[in-house]
Order: sequence, then structure tokens, then C-alpha cells
Amino acid sequence: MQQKISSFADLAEISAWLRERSAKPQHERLVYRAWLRRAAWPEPGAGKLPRTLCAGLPFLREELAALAVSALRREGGDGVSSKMLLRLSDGRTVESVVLPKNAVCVSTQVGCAVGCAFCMTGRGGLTRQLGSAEIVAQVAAAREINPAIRKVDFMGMGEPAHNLRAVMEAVQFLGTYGDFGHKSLMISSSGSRRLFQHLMALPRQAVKPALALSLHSTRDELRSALMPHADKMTVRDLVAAAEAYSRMARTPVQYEWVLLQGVNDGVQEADGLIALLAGRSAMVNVIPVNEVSGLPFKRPPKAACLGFVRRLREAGIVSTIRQSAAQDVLGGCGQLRSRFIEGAAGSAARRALDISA
Ligand SMILES: C[S@@+](CC[C@H](N)C(=O)[O-])C[C@H]1O[C@@H](n2cnc3c(N)ncnc32)[C@H](O)[C@@H]1O
Ligand code: SF4
Repeated sequence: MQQKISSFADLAEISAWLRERSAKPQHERLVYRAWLRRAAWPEPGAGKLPRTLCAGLPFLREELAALAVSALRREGGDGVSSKMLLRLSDGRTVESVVLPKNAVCVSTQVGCAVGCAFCMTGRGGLTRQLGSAEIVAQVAAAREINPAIRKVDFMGMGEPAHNLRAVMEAVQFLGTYGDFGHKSLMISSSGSRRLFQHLMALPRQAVKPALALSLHSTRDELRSALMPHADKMTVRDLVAAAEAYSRMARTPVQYEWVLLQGVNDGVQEADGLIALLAGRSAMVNVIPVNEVSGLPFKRPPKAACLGFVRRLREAGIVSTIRQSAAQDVLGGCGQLRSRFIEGAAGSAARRALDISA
């Protein structure tokens, strides 16, 4: 059962609180835009706001700020990216990464149930879902660091398809109040029938996020071994469903391929991908694995990574090598958190930061 953690973990609870204080849609808009740093917070006693709402605003502001507090921040060596460990109101922690090009990568769950064999986040299973307001709060926190943020990748800890309601609420909210266009909100997923059904049923006027599909192999058996609790759709069905959505949303699908030495970095795998994607509107992001201590996966040498991408490109498939952003500041997804939860300095750090898990 989902743990109840704060009166404002979900956006609907904020909206209810505002309406109880006679807020009209234009007042809600003012508050939400202020939260997302797109407008100034109304001054106490501001003439245009209902008096009860005005009186409650300092409390609301404090509550929203407490949803995701930056407990730790590490700058990347590129001088632009920085990784944040955010403490939620129940003491649990998630990571967000402020990326170059005015983007932020946010988490959707504490932990993850998919259990990918190479992923730090998947190691401990799912701890709990994030509420929609906790997801949006990560964007607000990132805009404290870079007010120019214009793109949100739902690509941090967690599987968006397993927290679909909250993720889609956050997408619609950010599209409505945060000055984010359709294509600048991207969900990264291991894929599931429910996710595709939901995306395909989005009404015409709804914000339609771009989709990144984590593929990692074109062979069903290998993919299930790497992603043991992902939805059991076949690779062909996944790609067909992603393409159908891509046509509807008019954005190409981005396929994610974590490159693992001796596992999925060979010519056979590259050719499988070429055969699968030829003629489609797609791009492939090849991500040399971020090695996780205790896991057997190795990053292929640079020449092998370049060779894999070159082969795709020569076959006409748009492809890039992506390094996990802010990798130099304590690794990829889940690794900053794990250092502080599990590491030798963990208990001291936990005490200092008042972090429970
Ligand atoms: C952390 S996941 C979150 C979104 C979603 N659960 C998914 O898998 O697409 C985002 C991306 O990070 C990749 N990733 C996970 N562990 C990694 C690692 N150790 N090194 C490089 N990329 C990794 C995933 O494969 C995925 O493409
Ligand atoms: S890669 Fe994504 S789906 Fe797999 S365990 Fe990590 S967060 Fe979950």
C-alpha cells in the first residue's frame, strides 16, 4: 500500500487546499507559476487574492519547499551539471540531476521494482511511489539552481510506467504551468502495455510527452535476463507500440541502449538493432554502462563504443553516445544516494542530513 507521507504529496491535495480557501483558476495559476519560479509569490495581503488564501500562503510556500529539500549537491566537472540528493518530507531520498542545455532529470519512485541487472536503483527494489507534487517539487528545486530550465526528463530513479498516475499528472501540470512544451517533457521507460494504452488514449488537447524506451537488447531472452521484472512484451511489440505513439505525438522515439561489454556490444546486437529500426523515425542513445560496485558489468573500451555507434550510423540510424550526466560526481542513477545510504560515511551522513532511507 502506498505510504501517506505529506498532506501535499499529490497535486490534487494542493488544489483542494487552494479551493478550500476560495481560490479561482486564475489564483491557482498564480500560485503554481510562483512555485515553478515563473512568477513572483503574491505578497501577503495582495488585493486580488481571497483573504483566507492570502493568509495561508506562507504556510503553503513552506510546505511546498519541504517536499523535496536539497540535502546534498555535487557539481559536475563540466561546470554545468550538478547532482542533487533530495530529502523528501518522510526522510527518504531521491536523486535529481541538473543537466546541461537547461534540462533536469527527475526521479519518479524511491527505488524501482524492475530490477535491471546493471542499475543501482533496481538493486533494492521499490521503497515507495513519489506523489505528483513530489515529482514537480524536483523541478522547482532544480530551477532554484538554474531558473532557465526548459526541459524535464523523467529518467532518474524509478520506473514511470509503475507510477503512471502521478507521472502523468506531473507532465500535464508542468506543461500547463511551467512553460514546458510537449517535446521538452520526456518519459524514459522499460515499457509496458498499460503505459502505451494510457499514452494512446491521451485526449487531443493533452500534453503528450516524448518517449525514451530502454531497450538494451533486441533479443527477448537477453532483455528479460537484463530487466527481470519489466513487462513481458516482446521487443517487436514494444517498438511497434512506441512507434504508434511517436506518430500520434509527432516526436521520434529515443531508444536507450546501455552498452555492456561482452553482453550487448557486439556486431550481432548492432545488426539486430539496425534490422529492427531501419526506416523508422527513431534515434538511439548508446550509454556506456556506469559500472556499479558489486555488479559484473563492465564498460566497453571507448573504441568499441564508437564502433557500435558508427555501425548504426552507417546503416542510416541516428545515434549518439551519451555519458550519464554528472557521472563524475558520484556516478550514474542511484549511485549518489547509495554512497550516502550504504557507504562507510553513511550513518554519519544520515545523521547529519536526517535521512531515514
Ligand atoms: C535510471 S533509468 C529510469 C527510467 C526508467 N526506469 C528506464 O529504465 O528507462 C534511466 C536510464 O538509465 C539507464 N541506466 C540504469 N543504470 C545504468 C548504469 N549503471 N549505467 C548507465 N545507464 C544506466 C537505464 O537503462 C535507463 O535507460
Ligand atoms: S534502469 Fe530503470 S527500470 Fe531498470 S531498475 Fe533502473 S530505474 Fe528501474
